[in-house]
Amino acid sequence: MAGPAPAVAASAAASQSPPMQLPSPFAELVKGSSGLEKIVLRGARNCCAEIYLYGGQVTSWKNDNGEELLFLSSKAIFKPPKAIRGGIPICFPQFGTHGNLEQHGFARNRFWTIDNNPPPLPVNPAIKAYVDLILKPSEEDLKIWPHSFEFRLRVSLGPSGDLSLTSRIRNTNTDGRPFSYTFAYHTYFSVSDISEVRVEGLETMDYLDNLKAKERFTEQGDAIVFESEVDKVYLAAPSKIAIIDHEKKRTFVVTKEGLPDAVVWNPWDKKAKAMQDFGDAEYKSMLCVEPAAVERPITLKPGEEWKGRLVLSAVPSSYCSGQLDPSKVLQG
Ligand SMILES: O=P(O)(O)OC[C@H]1O[C@@H](O)[C@H](O)[C@@H](O)[C@@H]1O
Repeated sequence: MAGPAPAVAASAAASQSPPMQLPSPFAELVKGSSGLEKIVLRGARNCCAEIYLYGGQVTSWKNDNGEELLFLSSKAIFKPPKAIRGGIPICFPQFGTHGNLEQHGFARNRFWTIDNNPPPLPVNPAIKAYVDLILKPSEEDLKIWPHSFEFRLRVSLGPSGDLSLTSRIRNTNTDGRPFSYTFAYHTYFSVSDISEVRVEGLETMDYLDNLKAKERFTEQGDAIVFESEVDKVYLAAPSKIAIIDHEKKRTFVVTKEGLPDAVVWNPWDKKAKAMQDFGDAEYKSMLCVEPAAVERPITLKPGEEWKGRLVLSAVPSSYCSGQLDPSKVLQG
């Protein structure tokens, strides 16, 4: 298999000033929408990913054929304080309205910085394209959430095009106080037609229904399909979830570590129309499946660190007598 092409040659054309030094030769810093800076990771063949420093947010992930796998709204606003609509916003230190902070916390609308000297992470030596970002609270942040922390995010593109995000959150309080938070990788997948999509792995799970005042229910029946608005937090969800796109004959496999829950969200038509940064019909071509820690907040004592990982892969769907064989995807 051909290795990734170093980004060095492309960088001169993409930006006028010399590229900032990044530890991986397959990562470069360029200007993105509204002049905001983004990192481009280049993997093998045409695989690539883009990460904005604003929000520490992945906004693009492309496969071997250069096809976009994540949804990014055509109406996304790349201007603080609005979070970018699409990609993988990071919800921290609060998921949704589970607390007193703004919806989904503040990490998604802060400027992160490149961390050129992160503490070591066990790495797969085959991964060449990666970037490390860091977020620390500002004086203003400490007024709304009075806890000192270091949030390190590594985004990497594996040799087969898998995208992985590893978050490490450390309590750096010097006053001896622990803190608690909820968290989600708010992943927006690009799908061909939401009515043709099934989610496998969450059947029979308990969930909190955000559309019914967070009341608890148990999922009935088969795989999850979509015919109206959905906003559910599946509790103690399995570590692998499959999103099967019949029309595209593509299956996304979501693998999560350290994140017990999984949120499934599609705003459907009415909510879509009510969102300023989302096209009226765009609900048809997206689905959020969000590895999360919602029901039980994570608590860290000073000096303690938590790690939560998300790995995304996109594989061709396999059919067996016209039916998908999810076991191949979830256990294979
Ligand atoms: O518009 P926002 O703040 O990005 O949130 C979008 C959605 O995010 C989902 O994760 C929540 O479960 C929904 O309740 C919410 O509407």
